[in-house]
Amino acid sequence: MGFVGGSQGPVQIVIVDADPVQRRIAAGHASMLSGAIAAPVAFATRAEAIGILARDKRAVVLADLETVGGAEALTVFSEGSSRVIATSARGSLNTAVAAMRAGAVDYLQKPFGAAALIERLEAAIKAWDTTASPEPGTPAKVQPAAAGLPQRQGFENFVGRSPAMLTVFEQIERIAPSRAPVFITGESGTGKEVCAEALHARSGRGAKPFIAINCGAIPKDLMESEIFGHVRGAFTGATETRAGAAELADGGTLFLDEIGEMDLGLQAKLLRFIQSGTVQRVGDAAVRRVDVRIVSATNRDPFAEIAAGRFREDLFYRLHVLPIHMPPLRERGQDILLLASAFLARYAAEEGRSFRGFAADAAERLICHPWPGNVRELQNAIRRTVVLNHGGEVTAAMLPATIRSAAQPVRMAEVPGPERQSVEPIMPFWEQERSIIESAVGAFAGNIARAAAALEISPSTIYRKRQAWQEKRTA
Ligand SMILES: Nc1ncnc2c1ncn2[C@@H]1O[C@H](COP(=O)(O)OP(=O)(O)OP(=O)(O)O)[C@@H](O)[C@H]1O
Repeated sequence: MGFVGGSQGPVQIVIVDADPVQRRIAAGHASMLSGAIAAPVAFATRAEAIGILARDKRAVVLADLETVGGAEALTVFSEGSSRVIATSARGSLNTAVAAMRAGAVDYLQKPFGAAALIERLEAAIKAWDTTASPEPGTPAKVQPAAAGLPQRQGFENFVGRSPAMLTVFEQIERIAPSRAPVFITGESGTGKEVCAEALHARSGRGAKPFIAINCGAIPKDLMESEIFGHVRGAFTGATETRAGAAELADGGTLFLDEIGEMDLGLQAKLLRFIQSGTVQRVGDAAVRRVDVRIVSATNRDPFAEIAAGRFREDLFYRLHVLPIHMPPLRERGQDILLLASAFLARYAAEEGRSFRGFAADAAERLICHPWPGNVRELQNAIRRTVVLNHGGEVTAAMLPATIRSAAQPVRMAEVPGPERQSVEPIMPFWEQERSIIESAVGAFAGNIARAAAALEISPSTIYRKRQAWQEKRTA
């Protein structure tokens, strides 16, 4: 192995576990470590993990004994300079002793919570740094990360370091300085507005205004005046002259959220504004030149909207110059626990509670939930958990029912035969459907009509399904 004892380069956390849920949980916990730590990597077999160790200088290997084939198999990791922490769900004192004899620096009984894992990983890293001989003048502790993206916990107001989000951060950095329009797609709650704000902050226009307009929330007949302004007396209720969002954003960024909801007539006016760079207040003959960078977003499929005649194709191609897609939360792996911890810290501080992270059962539920409402749903779930509980370690029982009650996923280790390769945690269809619907109802504070509209189903479908689930429970 390549470790040479210096404090150069980030420490690599390597997880070896055949169970995909355990891999994601451990990677999620490990990604909360601060300091010069590379994004954790996880493998289902010992052979794959050995491959990366040969290339890495400093690594802490979290090895599941059932996966690697027992304590004796640890020597392959520990004979080099990596540090090994053994884990087991079936372990006893004897197992722990055997693991230490085989060179492990520590032993952790499963299931383990975030706090326990982080504590053991930190101890392994710290012991390493104090035994390494630092360069003169280099403090013997974990150094802040080099400026590269992979070591960051997030970017602007984003929390996240999954590969999917690192790609988004790189895109934002690259396109932010341009004046060309940006078109952000992604499901509801994935952070499209956070993305627009990050583009603004990195654009060189950061000192000028960022003006956001939600095209879905403003009544159709007020929308034109919201964007372009009006003069006094232009329509009933226009008691004074007002500049619109486009003028207010002069020199900065105009963010048009839910652009797919904009009325077709207004879409034509928006197109004229983009082509001419001038605005005309409602009821005014004068035209004013403005310099704005337009960022639009939608959670609908823009091509389907064009095909259905609800989105002008010419406008779309004007707006869709620099596309960014926000990945759904379920595709961000370890970011789920990173975000959950950030929200836990934020809301615990706000509510004056002391929470100590997530217990293993809670982490597993968070990792397995499909998060149809994405980051917003996670944020709401953690806020509810903090408000309704007193503190300590968050257990699965403290989580909202929709997240807590989903069926236990199928574990890869429990699936026999060749299917093992391709099986990821799977919940029964009705449970997934229930989770999606109940999350939507929760996101709209119990308003079934609004949840149904967002899901594009009828309210009676929700009532009918709820009735069926109720009968299933009482059967
Ligand atoms: N990566 C992230 N890190 C921290 N907070 C986030 C992240 N992504 C989203 N959020 C938070 O989640 C909430 C929803 O984000 P946002 O409003 O940007 O989503 P959206 O995609 O614009 O949603 P919608 O389509 O419903 O308008 C906000 O409170 C935002 O601050």
